[in-house]
Amino acid sequence: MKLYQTLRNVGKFRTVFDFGGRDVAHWFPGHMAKGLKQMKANLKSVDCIIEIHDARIPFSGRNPVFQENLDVKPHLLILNKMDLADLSSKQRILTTLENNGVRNVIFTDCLKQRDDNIKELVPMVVDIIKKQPRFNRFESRNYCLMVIGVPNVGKSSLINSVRRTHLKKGRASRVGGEPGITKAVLTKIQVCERPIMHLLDTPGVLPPKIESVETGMKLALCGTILDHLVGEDIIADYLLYSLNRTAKFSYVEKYDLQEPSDDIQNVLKRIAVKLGKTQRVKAITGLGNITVTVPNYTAAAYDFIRSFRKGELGQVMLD
Ligand SMILES: Nc1nc2c(ncn2[C@@H]2O[C@H](COP(=O)(O)OP(=O)(O)OP(=O)(O)O)[C@@H](O)[C@H]2O)c(=O)[nH]1
Repeated sequence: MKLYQTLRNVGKFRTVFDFGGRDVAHWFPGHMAKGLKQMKANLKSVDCIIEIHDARIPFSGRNPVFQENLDVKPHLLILNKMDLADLSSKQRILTTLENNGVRNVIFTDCLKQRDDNIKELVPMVVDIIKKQPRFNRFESRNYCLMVIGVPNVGKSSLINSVRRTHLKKGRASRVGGEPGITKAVLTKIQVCERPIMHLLDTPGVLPPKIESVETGMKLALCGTILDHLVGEDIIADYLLYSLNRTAKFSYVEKYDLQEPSDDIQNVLKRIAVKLGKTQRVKAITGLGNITVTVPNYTAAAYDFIRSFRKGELGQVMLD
């Protein structure tokens, strides 16, 4: 999108999103309390907590329960999927996190075959651990890390990347595109030989209470909640709102729109037509039954969301 087109659209879009009185309570499955309990029970043998979160939402949706329950240990925050995030305000992010007591942060892209930041991880973790007493494990030369995070942020992918980089071995942890794929609780996986380092993979745990509907929507947009629990239509609308708000207009060219629009029905209609996602349905009129072609809004919404998650609508920052 050209700059003049961007400027032409200033002031044209929604500045707040209407959530229509939605309640986030039913978006979150109950099995997650069990995961957290098992994680707490295993903490004794853990030297460092590796918390992974989505780089597009560095502040929203990080599970406060982790902090309350797991805060006793050295901690490293990994902001993953950096390839999908607009990191032009990286320094602001780091400063805000530091003001909230999060000092050890790295950004990663686990899909990249060689990510230099992943190489940094082992030495950084050793350094963090060495700075703090290891309590009852001070004699042990092996390191045990626990990987935590909300669903679908890339915990398994990170473990596989670290193994690839530090152990030259392939995949050990199953990766999936749907939230909640890591069902087996606390699998212990070796990721490094020198020093010997193991990671405990954990199931994705969402906060039992989301601070606001907007935070819930950001989590949904990043794929951490099953789409149908929230609704593809509202996720698509929130996506459109977010793209316009941050002046990320590449959807206009991708879907052959004439200009940016803040009207989700209009955008979905264009997407449906462009992708040939239309349906022929019977309509009863005063003149008898006729067949009309209508856009498949749900299919269009699904494509819009999926394109965003694959990075095809550009890099964004939702916080
Ligand atoms: N673009 C991008 N996608 C990633 C990255 N890391 C992981 N993914 C994708 O994100 C999805 C989830 O990855 P997983 O590694 O299964 O995530 P998880 O946190 O273990 O998921 P749960 O088991 O649901 O808790 C998969 O489709 C991965 O391919 C990354 O750095 N960039």
